[in-house]
Amino acid sequence: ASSWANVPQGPPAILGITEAFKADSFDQKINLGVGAYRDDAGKPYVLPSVRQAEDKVIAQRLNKEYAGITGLPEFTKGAAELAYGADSPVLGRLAITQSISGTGALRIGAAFIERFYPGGADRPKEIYIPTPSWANHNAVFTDAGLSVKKYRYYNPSTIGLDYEGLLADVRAAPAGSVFMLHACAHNPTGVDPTQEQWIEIESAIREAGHYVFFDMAYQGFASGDAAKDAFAVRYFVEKGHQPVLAQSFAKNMGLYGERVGAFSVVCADAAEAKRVDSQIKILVRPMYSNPPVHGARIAGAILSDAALKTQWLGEVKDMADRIIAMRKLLRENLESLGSKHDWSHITSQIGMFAYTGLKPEQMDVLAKEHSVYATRDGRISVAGITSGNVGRLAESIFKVTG
Ligand SMILES: Cc1[nH+]cc(COP(=O)(O)O)c(CN[C@@H](CCC(=O)O)C(=O)O)c1O
Repeated sequence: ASSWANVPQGPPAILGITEAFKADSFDQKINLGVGAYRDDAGKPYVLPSVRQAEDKVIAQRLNKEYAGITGLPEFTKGAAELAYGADSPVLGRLAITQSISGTGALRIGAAFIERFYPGGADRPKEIYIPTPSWANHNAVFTDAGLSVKKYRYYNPSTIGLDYEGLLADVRAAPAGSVFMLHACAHNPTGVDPTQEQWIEIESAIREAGHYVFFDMAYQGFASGDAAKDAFAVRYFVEKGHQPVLAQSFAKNMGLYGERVGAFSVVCADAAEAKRVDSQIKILVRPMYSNPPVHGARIAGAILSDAALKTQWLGEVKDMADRIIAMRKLLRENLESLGSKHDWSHITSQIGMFAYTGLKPEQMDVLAKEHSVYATRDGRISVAGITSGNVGRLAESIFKVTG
């Protein structure tokens, strides 16, 4: 018999929505599934600054030699400055490596915590993640040998933040627990703490002596302002935390398939950063040895050139602004259709996703009867909304919800 005779059929991943969408022949079908930006024509968008940087890179006719284990220094320097601030004092005590996009950064972080997080041999290697969180977080951490705990985050009745529940769970967790925080544009809810709430969350985490793992997959893409979107990361660092950070350039640079990301550890001093860097190399070497260079060369060319970086940040703001405009349009269409529901969460939420509050069964009806495709948790990728399809989308949601 085959060695793999006992391999069971697994459930489809999040990208299963795309398959169902592709199979639908209706010419006005709408895909609100995968978290990838689309322009107002519903097409994937390659940022002009990325095209220009790519042309510059290609014109250099560079060789194809291996990068170092921790990737291209020009890129990681730029990624660190973007996240922590170009004049941040932590840049001198930071260990940073390029990663296979955000997922790879999360995986390196999980492996690093599994191997080195203090607390002795008997301490359970665990991490607290929000409820709900990105669909892949659970598997990334469990596959790295961490057990995943949950903290309250979303309140279905207000379709907003369960602020009291979050604080209660932070305070209840054993001292020194690892907490995963979405830095901005929470996936899947689009519900972010206000700056005032972040300030309170920080003091609760500091008082409990917890450790923070930031996942920042949408910097600049949430509010349109990269510094604003990094508020939580920079505030926690300012208050003395030494977090680890996973960065993705999939969305804010549109480098999805180039797999550009970074993983960094804020250390106590340069000597500690050197030791941590050596251990990150020991972790990465047997994982994939060294990262792909093309995407990082593009990102590095943008981040190291003042003019290109400014142009890029303007393009990120344009993407964020289009998403914000579509949120407004969807809400206005629903209201003008006479919907009795409160749709204010559609415009108060931020980033790629809106958590509509629709039930899984209603999401199934949207797909089957209205050719509107999105995940069953009621999450829609706002980037899939265009001025051309927002009317039909609102009608479909109105027919399903009344
Ligand atoms: C919070 C978060 N963290 C990390 C990632 C990893 O992205 P990457 O840099 O490509 O490895 C994503 C992508 N999540 C969207 C993209 C599709 C996917 O799930 O993958 C999504 O939820 O649609 C996130 O939403």
